[in-house]
Amino acid sequence: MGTTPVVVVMGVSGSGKSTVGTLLADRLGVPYAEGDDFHPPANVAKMAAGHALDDEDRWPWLRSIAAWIHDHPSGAVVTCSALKRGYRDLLRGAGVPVWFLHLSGDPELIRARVAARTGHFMPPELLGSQYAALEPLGADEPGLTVDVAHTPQDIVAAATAALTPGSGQEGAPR
Ligand SMILES: Nc1ncnc2c1ncn2[C@@H]1O[C@H](COP(=O)(O)OP(=O)(O)OP(=O)(O)O)[C@@H](O)[C@H]1O
Ligand SMILES: O=C(O)[C@H](O)[C@@H](O)[C@H](O)[C@H](O)CO
Repeated sequence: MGTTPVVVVMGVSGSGKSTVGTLLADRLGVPYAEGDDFHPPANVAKMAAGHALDDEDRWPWLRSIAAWIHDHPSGAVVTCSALKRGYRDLLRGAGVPVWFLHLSGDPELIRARVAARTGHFMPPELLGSQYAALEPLGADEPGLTVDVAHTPQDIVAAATAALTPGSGQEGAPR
């Protein structure tokens, strides 16, 4: 069992999960997976059509991500919105230490980034439903919340520092 947990980069659509996740995986030298790649086509079609996913849509998707986490006991990075506490509890049930990096920020800032983005299936109109579902990290959940006003590089530096043994933030609940 490796000492590096599986880092779940979480947050609403457009918060920067893919941008930060790829940089962080490279910095940590661990495998990376894009949570959106685990969605069944029906989920993607539903969101692209402007409809928010519900729990019934998300549980199978979350279970497939949890299976990937289980297969990476030496550490990895995976992006997953993981909006609700119950979703994160499922991911933590994978039998491998999990650590959450919540990319949090001003809705208008994130909305502007989503609107400026091209070629992505998620319409900006769904951001409201993402915030409505979002439950921030609890004090008992292992992880760190970082404001997305910072650069991706600074966010990766903060996460890497927090994951450094002895920092007091690595892996253990805060
Ligand atoms: N810290 C940042 N500062 C400035 N721009 C950022 C930052 N993080 C991400 N971006 C930009 O914001 C947009 C959304 O980023 P990204 O696609 O990584 O978000 P995401 O959370 O993975 O989105 P989704 O969940 O919809 O896939 C992109 O155009 C990206 O370049
Ligand atoms: O939980 C959800 O509603 C979904 O995972 C969304 O967050 C999108 O898949 C992702 O953000 C891409 O836009």
